[in-house]
Amino acid sequence: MKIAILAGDGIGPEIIAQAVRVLDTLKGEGLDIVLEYGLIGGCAVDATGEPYPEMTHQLVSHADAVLLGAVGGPQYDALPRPQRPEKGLLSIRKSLNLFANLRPATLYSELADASSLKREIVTGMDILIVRELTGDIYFGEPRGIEMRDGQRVGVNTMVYSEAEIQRIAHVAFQAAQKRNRAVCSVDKMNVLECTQLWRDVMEETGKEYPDVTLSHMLVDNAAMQLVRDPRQFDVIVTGNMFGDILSDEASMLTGSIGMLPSASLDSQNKGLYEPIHGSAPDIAGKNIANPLATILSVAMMMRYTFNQDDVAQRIEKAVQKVLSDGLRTRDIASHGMQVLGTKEMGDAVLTEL
Ligand SMILES: NC(=O)c1ccc[n+]([C@@H]2O[C@H](COP(=O)([O-])OP(=O)(O)OC[C@H]3O[C@@H](n4cnc5c(N)ncnc54)[C@H](O)[C@@H]3O)[C@@H](O)[C@H]2O)c1
Ligand SMILES: CC(C)[C@H](C(=O)O)[C@@H](O)C(=O)O
Ligand SMILES: [Mg+2]
Repeated sequence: MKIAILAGDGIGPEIIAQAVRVLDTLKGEGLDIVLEYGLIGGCAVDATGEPYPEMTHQLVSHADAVLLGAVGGPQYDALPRPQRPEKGLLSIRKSLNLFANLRPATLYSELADASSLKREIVTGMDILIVRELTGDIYFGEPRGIEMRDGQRVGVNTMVYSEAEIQRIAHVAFQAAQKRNRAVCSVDKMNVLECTQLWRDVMEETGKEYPDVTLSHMLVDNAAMQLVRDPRQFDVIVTGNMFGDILSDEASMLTGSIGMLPSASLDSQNKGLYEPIHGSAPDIAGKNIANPLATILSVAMMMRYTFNQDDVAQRIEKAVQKVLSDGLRTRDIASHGMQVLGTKEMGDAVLTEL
């Protein structure tokens, strides 16, 4: 298992350090794990002038899987767009063809009181958000800020080809077959032609999966339904931008954005694994950040890229045990609970593992 580690910026190095301890433990038990380190994002800009240097591209191209922390920070916000840390993230996703982003928003029952919704509304919530990751308005052309009629005009373009929609549809339907057999496709077909095509292709592809129920929802309603009754959803499939927004929203229903892992997969399940949150500059370097989303991303890596479901389950069970022992980082602590730092949470998970 050749794994490229890209810690990135802000809290990236802190949360990655705890996930690497998990990998080291598995290695110590005999798993054939080789870790190789590289730069991405702002730290890569500082070292090389580019957010996704060729060296990093070579490293990840020869790795079986990538574990990434987070990129970005206010010190980079004024950089020209090609040098921004976020561009590094978009480049790695695009260059490895990681079109399928799986973001499981599952509530650990121990965290029902940390959820931003009432316990009785979230108990049992288990949603898989399947976000298309290499298309949409994120990558569509034309784009830019240009002069038109003497004023600046900002332009981005929402584009999806039917092939792009089909391949993410298959991922969603096949995931649903292993879960509760329901896919809700989220779009904005009442306004956007691009998402009319999205809906049409979802319907067509859905015919190949008669055992899965397909429904459709407009994205504004979906944002509302997520906080009204999240348990109505099994698999949500949606485009790049809607998926970005809805997954941050869904994360708070599980207690914190620090709880949501993700897998970004190509058609061979080569994958990049990362928490869904960002570099959290407001808490960086303070040993406050929740490392569980990153540790749970290692579990997803074991499941999807390395077919080690038993190892994945052990990591998830270790996290569950830590939570049921009442151990919490600040973001998921309810009133009166003892609060652990990032490293101490890592210690607790390792002990259980
Ligand atoms: N995948 C990524 O690398 C990624 C994702 C999102 C944002 N970003 C970048 O990160 C920077 C900051 O963005 P933002 O502030 O909008 O989003 P963010 O996700 O970094 O932080 C949002 C809020 O959530 C908190 N938070 C995030 N992760 C946490 C964790 N593990 N434990 C506890 N609290 C946590 C932060 O403290 C902050 O209050 C920006 O430069 C943005 O572009 C990167
Ligand atoms: C940092 C940014 C480019 C990224 C995205 O929008 O995809 C992030 O928000 C995420 O959710 O991974
Ligand atoms: Mg996001």
